[in-house]
Amino acid sequence: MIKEARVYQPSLDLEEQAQGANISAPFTLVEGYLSLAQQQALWQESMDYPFNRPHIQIFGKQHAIPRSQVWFGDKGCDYRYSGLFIEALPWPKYAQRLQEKLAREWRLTSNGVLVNRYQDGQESMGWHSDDEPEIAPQSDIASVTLGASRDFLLRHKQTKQKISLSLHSGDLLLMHWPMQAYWQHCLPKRLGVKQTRVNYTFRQLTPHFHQC
Ligand SMILES: O=C(O)CCC(=O)C(=O)O
Ligand SMILES: [Fe+2]
Repeated sequence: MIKEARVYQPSLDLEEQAQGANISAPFTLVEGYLSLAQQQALWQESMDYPFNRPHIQIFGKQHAIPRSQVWFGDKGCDYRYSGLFIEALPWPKYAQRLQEKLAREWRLTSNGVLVNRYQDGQESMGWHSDDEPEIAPQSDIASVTLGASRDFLLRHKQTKQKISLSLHSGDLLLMHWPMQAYWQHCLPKRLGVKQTRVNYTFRQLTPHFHQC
């Protein structure tokens, strides 16, 4: 069944912001953005991605990240992430088609995509903001979900206000600038989830940031 796209766009209420209360996060959630056929083509393609599970340093100790990932992008769009240097692999066909669709329909400019694969609900991503210096100033980030439904949490850095979203296969979450400056997000463990989820986050990097 193809769900009709439903769009949630919380408005920014400046008076509420001034009072520091109940601040709306600048995001747009488009449920059912991808058709079933588009989801299936991407899912099939993702089976051949060269996912890996790098180790990162946390408080001086090496840990494998609790998910696997791969980074695709234009030439020169390499990414430094939690102390790792990730060179961009060339765009796969359907990931690139999705990049073009986002550019056409949402004017979302991106030159790279981080793909995260969560085997089941044991795998997760901790609280963070996508605020690495190579991310182009004032750019939006688009997140597309395939496979298992998972909760996605947002937390305001100062007020600690939390917003919980449930992301389903085919959904698009646009994280608008300046969300990364004021909010963190995470994908918590959900032990009841037995299915795999694959997530694409399309980003705009400053090209050759690490070469100059
Ligand atoms: O899997 C998700 O929905 C979150 C991914 C994410 O936050 C990231 O790649 O930075
Ligand atoms: Fe993120």
